[in-house]
Amino acid sequence: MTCSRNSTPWPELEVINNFYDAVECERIYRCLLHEHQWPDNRYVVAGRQFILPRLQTWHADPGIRYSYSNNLLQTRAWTPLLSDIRVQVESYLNIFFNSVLVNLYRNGDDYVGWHADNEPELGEQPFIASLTFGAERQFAFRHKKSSEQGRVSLRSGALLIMRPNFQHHWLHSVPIDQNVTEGRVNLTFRKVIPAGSCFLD
Ligand SMILES: O=C(O)CCC(=O)C(=O)O
Ligand SMILES: [Fe+2]
Repeated sequence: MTCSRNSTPWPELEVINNFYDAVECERIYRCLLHEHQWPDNRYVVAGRQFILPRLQTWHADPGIRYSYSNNLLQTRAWTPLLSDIRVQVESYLNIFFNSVLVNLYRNGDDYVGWHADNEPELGEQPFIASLTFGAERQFAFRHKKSSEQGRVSLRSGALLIMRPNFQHHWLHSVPIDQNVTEGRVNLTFRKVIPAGSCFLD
């Protein structure tokens, strides 16, 4: 991997462009797009139907459970590709993850709304590593208290690091972008504290 670490003006965020080169990105993107088992994006909670504006899967080590926006995600096993990527991200960062949320934005109409990844299962210091494959999209963020806001462009192969304070102070989103016609797959590696443990690390 020949990538360089680029800081952003925001100390809680770091973008590492070319964590994967163009050839690797194409291989990984194609594989995720065509070989990954994408579920339906309609789901029912308490008798009401919701439509997720993207497709999503969740993969974790045995025994790891996670609710995202109050929905308990169905846990899948790691695929060989996701495991390989996990090892590469872990060895680069020297940080260990036990789960990954995989999002497919089929085109620029798919999005994720404003949120912070601060669920209690992530502990008090949630460190998230996020990889982009496919179309470039904007990653927007806004401060929870002040009016400050920012954006970074996430290109295919970029690794975005969200340090723990990012979730404490900012909300983030990937907005609709009608100029984008291609798909994008995003992987967010997370460390979920197993149920029954305390949040000390
Ligand atoms: O697609 C992205 O870059 C961000 C996804 C995200 O925020 C999430 O899955 O929590
Ligand atoms: Fe997020």
